[in-house]
Amino acid sequence: MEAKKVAAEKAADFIQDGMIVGLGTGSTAYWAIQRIGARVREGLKIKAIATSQASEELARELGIQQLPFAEIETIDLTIDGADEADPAFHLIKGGGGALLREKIVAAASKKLIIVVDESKVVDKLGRFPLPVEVVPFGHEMTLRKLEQLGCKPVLRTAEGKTFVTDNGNYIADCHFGRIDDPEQLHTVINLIPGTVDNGLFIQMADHIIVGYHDGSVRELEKA
Ligand SMILES: O=C(CO)[C@H](O)[C@H](O)COP(=O)(O)O
Repeated sequence: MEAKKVAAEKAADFIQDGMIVGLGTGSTAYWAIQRIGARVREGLKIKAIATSQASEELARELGIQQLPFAEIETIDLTIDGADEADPAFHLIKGGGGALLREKIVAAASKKLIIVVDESKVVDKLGRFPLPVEVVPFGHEMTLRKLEQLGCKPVLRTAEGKTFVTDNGNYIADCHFGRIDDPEQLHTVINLIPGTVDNGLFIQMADHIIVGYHDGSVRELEKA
């Protein structure tokens, strides 16, 4: 049984009738959305908001009713993946390029459940390059400023072209190697003009569900 799938399916069991649910992005969130779709077909009544065009399309195909963000005041529960999670529940997200919408949806959620496989649980963040969303105008300068923070920024490409986010921006993948103070780094990156946001999610997760390759799951609670 796939580790990502068991974690995601476990998280989908937390959803109850009447909830407004945030749908994450990526290959783990995919399994959560599939399971939510199956529960909707069994009669679960929810409304959803997606964190990317890809997840929005998947939810539509599965018959999950979605709301425009303008009609939402609070999201009851969001289920999303992550690229790394540390013991303080700080995360790196944005491997799929959806970090900005994911952060907006997470910030509007009463509860954020993160679903990962065992490889994503780390003692220190930073082995996974930190995605930073930057506006196209002057992005070369923005990347140089990011480099001055001690990382190697690489402009993300896909199929030989510069990757463009759902918001029309670029992604700089910043290789830090090890992040000693995620909170401080989060602040200094976002102070650089041209930066829209970065993939550090500082203590936003309420619950982390880890899937293992033997099919077991472990639920981590915030200290
Ligand atoms: O932040 C994300 C997308 O922007 C994803 O949640 C993150 O990259 C994990 O992806 P996956 O579940 O495919 O490993």
